[in-house]
Amino acid sequence: SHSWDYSTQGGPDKWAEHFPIANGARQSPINIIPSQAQFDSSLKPLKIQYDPSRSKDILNNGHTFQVTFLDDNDSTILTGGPITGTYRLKQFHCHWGGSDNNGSEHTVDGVKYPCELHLVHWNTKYANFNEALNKSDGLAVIGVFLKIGSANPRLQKVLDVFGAIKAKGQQTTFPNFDPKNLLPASLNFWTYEGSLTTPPLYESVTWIVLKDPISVSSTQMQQFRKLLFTSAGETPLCMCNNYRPPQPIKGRKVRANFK
Ligand SMILES: COc1ccc(CNS(=O)(=O)c2ccc(S(N)(=O)=O)s2)cc1
Ligand SMILES: [Zn+2]
Repeated sequence: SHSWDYSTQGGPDKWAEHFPIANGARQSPINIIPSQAQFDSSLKPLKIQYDPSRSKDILNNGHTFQVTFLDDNDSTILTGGPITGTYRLKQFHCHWGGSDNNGSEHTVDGVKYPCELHLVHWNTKYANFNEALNKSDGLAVIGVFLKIGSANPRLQKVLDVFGAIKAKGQQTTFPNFDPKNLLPASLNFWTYEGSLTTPPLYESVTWIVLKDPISVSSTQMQQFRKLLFTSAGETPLCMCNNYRPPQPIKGRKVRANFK
């Protein structure tokens, strides 16, 4: 598969060359305009049931860090909200900037957060994650904004192992982590139909973007930026600005489960 990155030569503005769906009708991320979101009273509350014993390992895949979960049973699932059926958590990862002024993929009234967390779930109507990957109702991703404030002790558990996954391709075990601890108190959300925000950019994602951020300190953000895009032995490139900018809404409706 074609190599892509976030640089000027191979970054978001060039992805359409190898992934023409980059100019598709339901691309992500988007700029969310709260005043234009439609309150939908038929949206059910999000039901998030995570079993921390299903967390497996943490990997530097050259684009971000990713914490992967065992997904061979229904112990770590998402139901309710805008989705029908049961979606299993596969992995979570983040996108962040080179400074505290940018980094999130979704924006709210044009406001960028320094970081955005994505919890990736797949629809169990399909046999497995890879089957679900390119289906229009295949994935549901919960997006959580991180806002500069007090240090986040739950997030620190993830940052503490970054030393073992500094370079692309490095991974280490990461057991007994409960990603529920990375969610804000309120599960108020905006939702819309979109895509993966990285190649292959499949238009297979029901996005569920939480309105309330969680906190992260500036010092913690500096730890994200110590990760490398590059493999061990290569000229080191700081892993930062690994976010795609907002894409055209193309007539899509954004719904809210709150007024
Ligand atoms: C085997 O072939 C493949 C092909 C592609 C993937 C991508 N990985 S993925 O689906 O988890 C995601 C990519 C981008 C995500 S975002 N930023 O929208 O939450 S999620 C995995 C396996
Ligand atoms: Zn993502």
